[in-house]
Amino acid sequence: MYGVDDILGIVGGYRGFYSKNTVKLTPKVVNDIHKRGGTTLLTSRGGHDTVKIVDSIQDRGINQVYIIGGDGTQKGAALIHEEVEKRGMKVAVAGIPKTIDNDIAVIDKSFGFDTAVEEAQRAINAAHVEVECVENGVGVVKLMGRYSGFIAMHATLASRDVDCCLIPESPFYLEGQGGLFQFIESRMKENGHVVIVIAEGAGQEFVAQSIHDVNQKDASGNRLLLDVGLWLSHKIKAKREELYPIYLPCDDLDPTYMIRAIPSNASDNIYCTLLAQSAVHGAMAGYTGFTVGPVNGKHAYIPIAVSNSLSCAFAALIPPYAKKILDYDMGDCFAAVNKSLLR
Ligand SMILES: Nc1ncnc2c1ncn2[C@@H]1O[C@H](COP(=O)(O)OP(=O)(O)O)[C@@H](O)[C@H]1O
Ligand SMILES: O=P(O)(O)OC[C@H]1O[C@](O)(COP(=O)(O)O)[C@@H](O)[C@@H]1O
Repeated sequence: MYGVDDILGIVGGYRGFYSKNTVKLTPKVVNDIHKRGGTTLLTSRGGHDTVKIVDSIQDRGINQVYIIGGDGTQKGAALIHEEVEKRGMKVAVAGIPKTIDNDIAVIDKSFGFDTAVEEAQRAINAAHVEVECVENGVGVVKLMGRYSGFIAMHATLASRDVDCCLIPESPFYLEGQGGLFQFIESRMKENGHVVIVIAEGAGQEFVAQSIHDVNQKDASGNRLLLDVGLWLSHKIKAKREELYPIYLPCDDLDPTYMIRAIPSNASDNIYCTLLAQSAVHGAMAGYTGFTVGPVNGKHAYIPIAVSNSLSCAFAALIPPYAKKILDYDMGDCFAAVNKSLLR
């Protein structure tokens, strides 16, 4: 449509700008990548060096950069945009929100989230079948979500087989009045089995007390998590041996990489196409420094800085399954993006 023949793929995330060769992306090369899981361009953690990245953009004569990823990636994109502006380069920088965690605050939903929730439901279903087949069965399913419980909460709401969902946004405790053990006991009396979903970032402070330092970080600066699913299963097993005279199995299911590895589903495929086309139309129209995505159901160009400035948490109470940021005023957004016009 725009007559562009020269499209480069940067291999291996941000560090690929300065440490790897690029690959030429043609219609033939990308023809069926939406049918495969993973990423053909490879991904990495860490490696964001703004100066080296922008040097590489300059040296290669790139004039539009499309940056695909989650909240960390969008923060990196904002820095690239700033550096590009500082150097007075005619380069459009566009962010495309892709993360199964759905933790980019301003947009309604990120690409990959629907697929993850759908697959997570399958894991919950498996746990439910298991616990129904034994006496007093407790199933623990650990799902992704380092700082946010969107996948856990949406999979729980969709499956309707879950008795308790634990997310990082909402602290919990085990013992005493209102504790998890008391809840398990009451559900057990009622139902004869219990399914618990726990987001990987929940209860980290408890696991840290029994294992090691909770403050270790990965190369991207994300908190390194301890295995809360395993910890919770052990705790429940120990408690149940105390409560019941016979040993009862407690299953611990961790479907993390099953979920991450599957190809995107139909709704994510359509959504991805829309995001990609919006980003290209935006850059071709002369905008820069924006992230694309739906806000309150309307597709929008959002200044990258705005998309990064809001913290994102699952609002557990009002309304029950919405993000915190639903009343964002898009008028301000458009004004800020317009100021970034290249020509
Ligand atoms: N605050 C930041 N500033 C610049 N780059 C960042 C920042 N946070 C993360 N990044 C970079 O973004 C990339 C992806 O971040 P990561 O947190 O691993 O994944 P995600 O984009 O899914 O959140 C990494 O290369 C990381 O170094
Ligand atoms: O095993 P790794 O590489 O540390 O990745 C785990 C993290 O990746 C995630 O699955 C997020 O992935 P994306 O942001 O790439 O969609 C988190 O839920 C999880 O904390």
